[in-house]
Amino acid sequence: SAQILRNLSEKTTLHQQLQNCFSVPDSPIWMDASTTKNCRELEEKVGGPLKLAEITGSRGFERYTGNQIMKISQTRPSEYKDTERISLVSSFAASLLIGDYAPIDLSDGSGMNLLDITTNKWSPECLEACGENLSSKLGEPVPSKQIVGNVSQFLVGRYNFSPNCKVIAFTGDNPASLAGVAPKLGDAIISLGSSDTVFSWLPRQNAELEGHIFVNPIDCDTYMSLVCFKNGSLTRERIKDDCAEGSWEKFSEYLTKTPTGNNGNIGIYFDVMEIQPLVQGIFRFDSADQKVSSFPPEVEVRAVIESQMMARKLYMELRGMHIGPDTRILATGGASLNRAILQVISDVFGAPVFVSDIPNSAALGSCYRAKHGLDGCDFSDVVLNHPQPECVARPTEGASQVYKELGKRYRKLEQALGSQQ
Ligand SMILES: Nc1ncnc2c1ncn2[C@@H]1O[C@H](COP(=O)(O)OP(=O)(O)O)[C@@H](O)[C@H]1O
Ligand SMILES: O=C(CO)[C@@H](O)[C@H](O)COP(=O)(O)O
Repeated sequence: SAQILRNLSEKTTLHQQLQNCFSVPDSPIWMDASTTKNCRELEEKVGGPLKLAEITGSRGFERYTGNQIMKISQTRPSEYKDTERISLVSSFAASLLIGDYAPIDLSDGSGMNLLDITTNKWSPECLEACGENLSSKLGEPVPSKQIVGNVSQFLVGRYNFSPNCKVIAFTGDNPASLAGVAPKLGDAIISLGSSDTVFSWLPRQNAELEGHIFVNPIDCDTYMSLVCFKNGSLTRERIKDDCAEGSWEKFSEYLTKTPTGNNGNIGIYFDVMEIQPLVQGIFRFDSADQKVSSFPPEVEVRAVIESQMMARKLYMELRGMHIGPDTRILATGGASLNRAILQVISDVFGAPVFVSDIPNSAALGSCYRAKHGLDGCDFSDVVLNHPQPECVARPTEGASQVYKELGKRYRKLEQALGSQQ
């Protein structure tokens, strides 16, 4: 496959030339949750979940590449053996641009349960636990700002790229978003895309069982903390369709006209298996924590936003991120266009919410990173002209107290669901 990639003909498409190169045609994606057994095996082999978190920044997580690789090496040994190279989506996309195998960057590479985030090298124990000769299949990881090559002859010939065009290591959506919001230390970023992800810049690593620590894409001597939730916009969208006639305007109107705290009603909506907790299902409780089968539409709308945002805050705090009235919450992603949702975030977090003119922070961050890698200057110089985000919501008086109480109840209900499954 390396030879095919290096000798692409400009006369025909990538699809035609690469279609027989994949040892596993349908790779699992990040929503896969089928590797619990592999996660426990990896944790056990390195000395327990906290030890794995100390080495790689995370205890074993189902979607992480190391556990996915272990599953394939055990269940499809001949395909595993036949595999010349294992790429992340990010490094694969960069490989297509340079016409060669591009290395995995340290930041996206932190989401694999394989990288030692202190030495910035693959962890030998993790590699050994996940598959034979894994190191040679992965290649050496590189800092996220590294130039990985020039664009391929294929792109020059077929699409008129300049042969001098350089390619910087590709990274994941979340590290790119971190770069795109030009964060200050202490900012909490909440990305409201198909999934919801919360992250922040961390000066040092601390091992926890909740969430993840990644090598920082802007500065590989520091870190970023991250917690990802599968049930984000797609769940909100489903409730908008079921309860608000498919209209975000109606959804926002319901949100605005219902009281802070939803009269004590709590709904938990895990349409798909959540990451933390590992639970699937829809659960509704009245103010006395009694299960109920349905809510009126406007209560359902507020319930989904309140419970999602209480969970985002809870896990940020469990991950060691500090949130106080002085914290800037930087909201990005598709749902950050919705001011009614942002008001609930501000009320639940007890902190002001800011948005930028450019909601697509991952794309902007990739541009900033390209400049960072190419110019070799400090990241702070790259973002000198970054537009200041606008404050769009401040906590409503009295909301903090309401969510302090509701948050405690949410935590208990969620823990009970986790222990039942
Ligand atoms: N006005 C709105 N209110 C709430 N959510 C919205 C609104 N407009 C778009 N969205 C949500 O934004 C999501 C897309 O966000 P985006 O950041 O582009 O996602 P991704 O990058 O994960 O594909 C859609 O799933 C949609 O539900
Ligand atoms: O962090 C993760 C998964 O680890 C997610 O952010 C995914 O990388 C993709 O998210 P969507 O764009 O589908 O919301």
